[in-house]
Amino acid sequence: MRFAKGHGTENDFVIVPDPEGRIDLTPRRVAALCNRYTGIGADGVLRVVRGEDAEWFMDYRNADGSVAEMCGNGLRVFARYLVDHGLAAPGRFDVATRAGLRTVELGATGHVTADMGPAQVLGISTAGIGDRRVPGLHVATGNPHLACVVESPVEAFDLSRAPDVDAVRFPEGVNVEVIRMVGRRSVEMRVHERGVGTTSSCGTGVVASAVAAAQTEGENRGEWEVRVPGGSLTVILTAESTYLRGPAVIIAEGETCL
Ligand SMILES: N[C@@H](CCC[C@H](N)C(=O)O)C(=O)O
Repeated sequence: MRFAKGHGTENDFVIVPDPEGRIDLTPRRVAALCNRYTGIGADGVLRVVRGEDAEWFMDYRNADGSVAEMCGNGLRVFARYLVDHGLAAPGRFDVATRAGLRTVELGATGHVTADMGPAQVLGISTAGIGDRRVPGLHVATGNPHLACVVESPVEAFDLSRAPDVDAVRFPEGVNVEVIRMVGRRSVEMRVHERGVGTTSSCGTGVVASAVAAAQTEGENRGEWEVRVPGGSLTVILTAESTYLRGPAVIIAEGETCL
């Protein structure tokens, strides 16, 4: 099976080109591909399949084999793969995802911007992280997030295990972010991703973090910097939508017998 490997701020993906949707991508096979010791190693898989509402559908899977509705960094890497392989022209185009159509914009090289759609703020909850319990904002950016704005440096939080969350509010699980303001419209963030664990970045979580930080500051617009362990991303909040901008690269191509 042919594959490529790519990442966006170190949120890394195995890309499986499968235009006609012939590959049997079972949860077990996804987990085998993502295994960092016996597989290629990644936070998730992006299967490139022809779509109905757009030319291409991003079939995203988490590293444990579970299906998620949306992946912001995955979408940007997916778009970079399409352009690098002549499957889409540089500029603006739509990609179909389980969360609906998303528009991406990119050149032949450089950063990729994704229109992530409007974020929904759905209330407040709490997360038990290590021996701490912190309040957070339930934000949906295509998938569920609990974005917790904290006062201490984000490294102080033990995200090695899944945070304890309200299972009634989040019956399908949730991605949990800890966020700290580090400057005007600038935050640092760490994440525990549903179906993956701690990752170096999470695009949908980066957008949720900007939304939560903005709300904390009494704002809801503007350009926000979100620093993650894998780099830095820009989020633009407007009245109509949210935008995620940053690097996305393909770093390898090959064949696997997995
Ligand atoms: N890394 C992603 C989010 C992937 C999905 C998430 N783990 C979930 O289960 O919702 C991103 O960049 O948004």
